[in-house]
Parts: sequence; C-alpha cells; structure tokens
Amino acid sequence: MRKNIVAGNWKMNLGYEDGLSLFSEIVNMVKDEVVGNQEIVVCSPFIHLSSLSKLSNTVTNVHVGAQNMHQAESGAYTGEISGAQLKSVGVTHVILGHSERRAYFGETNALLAEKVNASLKHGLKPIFCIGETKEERESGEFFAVLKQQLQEGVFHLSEEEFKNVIIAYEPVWAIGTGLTASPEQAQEVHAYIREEIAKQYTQAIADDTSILYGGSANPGNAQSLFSQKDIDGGLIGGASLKSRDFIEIVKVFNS
Ligand SMILES: O=C(CO)COP(=O)(O)O
Repeated sequence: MRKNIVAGNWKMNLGYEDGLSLFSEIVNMVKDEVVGNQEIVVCSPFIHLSSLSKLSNTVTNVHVGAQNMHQAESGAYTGEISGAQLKSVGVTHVILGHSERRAYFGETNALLAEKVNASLKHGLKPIFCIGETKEERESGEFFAVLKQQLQEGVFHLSEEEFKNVIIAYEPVWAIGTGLTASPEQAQEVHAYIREEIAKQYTQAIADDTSILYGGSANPGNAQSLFSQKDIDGGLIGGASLKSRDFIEIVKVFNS
C-alpha cells in the first residue's frame, strides 16, 4: 500500500526562531488532531534541519527534509551540502529537481540523476519533482516533457532503489501563482506518471509509489485534489508556512 504524504516546502523563508516556532506548532497540532496514517515531511532551509529533526523525534509520522543537496561525498564545493551531512543531523528526505532549482540554478536531468543516486546512497528518500511550463502545457507537449524528466532523472534506478523514490508533480504554471491544476488535470497527469512507472518497472511498484501534487494547494482545494485516485498527497509551498493551513491540508487524510 502506498503512503499518503503531505510535504511542506518552506523554500527560502523563516529565520531560525520563526522556523522552530512554526515546526513546534505543527508537531503539537499533529499530536492533537491527526489520526490517520499519513506521513508529514517538513522541508526547511538548512539552518533549521538539525533542531527540527530533534523535535520531530517526539512524533512518529513527522519527518524532516532538505530542499537540495550536492551529488559529491565531500570536498571543495563551497556553499554546498552533502547527503552524508544531511543524514548526520537526522534528515530523512530531500527535494530534488524542484522547478526553481531547474530554472534558477541550471539543474539538468543528468545532474539530478547524480543527486538522486547520492541521496539514495545515504538513505535519504528523494522527493523528485517534475512538471511542465505554461508553454509546454499549451503546446500539448507536456506528456513528453514529463516522460523525459522521469527517464533521465530516476528511471535509471534499479527496482529496489526506485522503491524509495517519491514523485511530485508540480506544474510550473501553478507554483506560487494561485492557479491550481484542476483535480481532473492533475489526475490525468498522475495516472500517466503511474503508467510510465509500471512500464519501466512493474505494476506493483507503480501502485506502491506515492505521487504528490504541488502548485497552489491550500485547505480549500486539497480535498478535491487528494480525492483523485492517483493523487497520494501534496508538496505544499505557501500554505506550509502557516501551521493551521498546513495541518488542515494534512487532515484531509484523517478519514
Ligand atoms: O513549489 C511548490 C512546492 O514545492 C508549490 O508552491 P505553492 O504551494 O506556493 O504554489
């Protein structure tokens, strides 16, 4: 059975104390209000990770993730962070291939494949993001774009390795824009992704892969998105910075 996962991506927001306060609120709300088997992953800036990971030890279903990592083990890579370093502070997940990393930092599928390998080597679960731009959606070529991102980014993995991968579909045109993919549009893509995984690996592996939706998800639209058959959770940006909004999204999986 695949897991329902709600992950928050804080992006480059929150000072140290503000991040700790938000996370403490989330942990307390999870203890009081979350009753399902859903997993929660908070992906914070690096400065918070060590402290959040300690706080997360008080609840079993809350995990801490990074938003990026370098593909090398260690060495002269000024300003970068390695999988081993993340692991050493208790991080369990890492977002890789976010469209902001692809667009602003030139991350290619080939580089991301190396980062995916490095994350798995250190026992970190990659939340691998794929998504098309507005132009790619309008031109109708978006399925081909998504397929290429999967093929070059994660489909080189063995079955055993791929079982640790979480996929996030984040249409670039829906990120931070207030424009959300309709539940039907998102479902169509999620079903396509699952089909491609089944073709590459097996139906059983495809059925067990959690595929998250990201892009202007909020407490008002989460229910209709998450009720779609192939949408197993969300990768939440803006709404993950407010504990109440984030927890209401998490609670969609309470029933
Ligand atoms: O990029 C996102 C999560 O990774 C989505 O951001 P928003 O939820 O702010 O649109």
